[in-house]
Amino acid sequence: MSSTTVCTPEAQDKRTQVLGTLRAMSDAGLLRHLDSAFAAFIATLDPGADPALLVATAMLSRMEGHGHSCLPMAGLPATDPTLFGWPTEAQASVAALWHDLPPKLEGWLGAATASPTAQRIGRDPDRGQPLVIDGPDTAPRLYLRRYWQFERTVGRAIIARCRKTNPADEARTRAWLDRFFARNDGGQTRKSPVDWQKIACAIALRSRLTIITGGPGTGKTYTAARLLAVLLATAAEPQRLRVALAAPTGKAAARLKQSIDGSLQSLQASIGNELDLATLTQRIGAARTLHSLLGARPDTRRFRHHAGNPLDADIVIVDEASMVHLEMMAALLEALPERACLILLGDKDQLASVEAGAVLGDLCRDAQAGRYSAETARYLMTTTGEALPDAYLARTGPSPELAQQTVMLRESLRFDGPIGALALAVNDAKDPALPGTLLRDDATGSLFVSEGAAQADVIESAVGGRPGASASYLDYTRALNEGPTDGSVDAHDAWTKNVLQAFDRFRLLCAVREGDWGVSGLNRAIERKLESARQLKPQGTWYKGRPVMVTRNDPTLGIFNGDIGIALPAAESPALLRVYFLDGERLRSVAVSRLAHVETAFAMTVHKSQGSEFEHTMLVLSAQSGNVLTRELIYTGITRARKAFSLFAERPGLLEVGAGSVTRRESGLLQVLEEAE
Ligand SMILES: Nc1ncnc2c1ncn2[C@@H]1O[C@H](COP(=O)(O)OP(=O)(O)OP(=O)(O)O)[C@@H](O)[C@H]1O
Repeated sequence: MSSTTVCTPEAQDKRTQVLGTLRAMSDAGLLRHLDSAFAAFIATLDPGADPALLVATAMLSRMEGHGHSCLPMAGLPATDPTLFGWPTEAQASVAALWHDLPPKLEGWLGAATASPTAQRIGRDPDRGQPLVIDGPDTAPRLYLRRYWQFERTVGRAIIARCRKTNPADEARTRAWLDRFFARNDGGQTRKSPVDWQKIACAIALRSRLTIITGGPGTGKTYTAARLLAVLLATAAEPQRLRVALAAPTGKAAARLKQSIDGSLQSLQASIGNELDLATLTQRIGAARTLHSLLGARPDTRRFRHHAGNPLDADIVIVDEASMVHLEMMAALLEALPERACLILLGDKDQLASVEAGAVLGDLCRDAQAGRYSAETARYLMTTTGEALPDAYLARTGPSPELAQQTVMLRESLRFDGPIGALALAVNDAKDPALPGTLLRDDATGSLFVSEGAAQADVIESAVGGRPGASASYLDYTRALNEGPTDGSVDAHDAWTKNVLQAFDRFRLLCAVREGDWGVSGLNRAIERKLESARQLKPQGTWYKGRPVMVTRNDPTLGIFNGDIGIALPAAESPALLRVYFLDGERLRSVAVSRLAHVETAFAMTVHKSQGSEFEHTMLVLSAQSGNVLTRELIYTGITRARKAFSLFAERPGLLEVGAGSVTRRESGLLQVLEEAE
């Protein structure tokens, strides 16, 4: 660390005062206790630290808690409380804290760079300082070292992989792609002039990283399955091809495997014996959570697989990549063998993970525009016969390397009815009134809206369904109360699957956790309602039929954050309750006594619902949603619905407020990518 800063008695007083104010803000709920404690920690490391650095440090910690990977220091001189997501009532505390702090960026930057606790990139040597300042003097970014490191790891690995080309036999590739992507495949008539799925496959065949983004039902997994078939057809040693499938949650992993298997099966039927896709399907094995793929270990953040012990795979396909946070993406990229191809599938418009980083969103910066180079256009013409429309070419300006490996699928084949139209209206936000109009005017029964509703209305629909959408929690309680047909293990398995599948037909999604319109209030209210309807007997913590969501990874038990199961009498000893989970067609169970980190899961947050779909999805917007209510949240909620979507808003206007509010995650990943290019 560089020289220690000078400490005058006045400066000491000011420091003490600032630390006291930060603590008081934590007590008032404006900061986490961790945020003020981190500032105090920096003050102990550097007793001469400028008060501005201590405030910046607390803000950085708070930003990280809100999913940002860094703090853009240019925002610090402005005492605008909304910058840090505080309510306007916080104005007085913020003004008191900022009193006497530097009015200009130079003052804040000077305070930070003077401290031995911060490394200014390009100037100071790395001495393991806890803080890092990167970026130009006009727009510096303050980081916790680990997040700075993750960003660099991800940015550099991404560009390095884009640069590593796989020698492709273009004529052979063309022959197979023409077979797998016939013009009128599977009876579907494409509206788009370009076959983006075919293009995505060709792009993925030429390099070691590909990003395929698109809304629900645009064929991301369909494309990935065809890609696997072409790889098998063109590999030098097809029998040795090692494929790993993964997703951030168990549910998403199971869906990926099911969908890939289904696609490979129908492809096998259409091409006959020329390729042995059945053996490939068997060899691929189960899809895993990223935690399990990388080898999560109890009590440590380090994985079993890393650069020194890479994954044993040639192709790694990761679905629901929007949920992969910065730290996980860094770990995944580090654990990939150099020769392996990584295929990231995801919807860039969905909510990012709760943890820091919006990696897929950042990586997909050019997905909509394309920005393809003349060489990419040539390669695609040769390998697919598809001519990229001019609008997607980088006619002026550079054609970024990552953009050449990114493809956006633009046509939904499963999701083009009223729900798809609603999701699109929310996402492209051209007409703020359109989502409300679509909801109110829907005549098909797919959509429903109630604004200014009471909690009782929500519960009524959740338990009894609504006209046009019968799926509700009654489906699962009926299945539950039917019980197994006899005492055999087979009958128990069949019953358990039936209960779990019935529960999965419907879900209540919330924007917030607390309050009558949050997860906790609605969970309690639904339990009470099902009890009074004599459908459940919720006695004690554990009861027959209690649906739960796992809230912490437990690699030893093989359960992961977000997994959903239901407590049921054990097959072999009905007096004991076990929680049963369903992965595709496979049942697993864990004794309730071993599950410490779970919560009741009638209602769940939209965040936790990612990677799942339900026949009927009900989105509940609380008037107390604050800045959680965003376009990404509403879009993600809507796109969880397969056949019916219902919106209950505590008061009118919440839909419009949310749809008009776009999440901005601060990150330096794009700068790292630009520097690496
Ligand atoms: N080119 C195509 N021709 C025929 N059917 C297709 C085509 N592309 C996709 N489909 C079908 O459309 C449906 C949706 O495709 P898929 O599940 O691959 O979409 P997805 O983008 O992965 O969706 P999600 O985001 O929900 O996982 C599937 O039933 C798939 O078989």
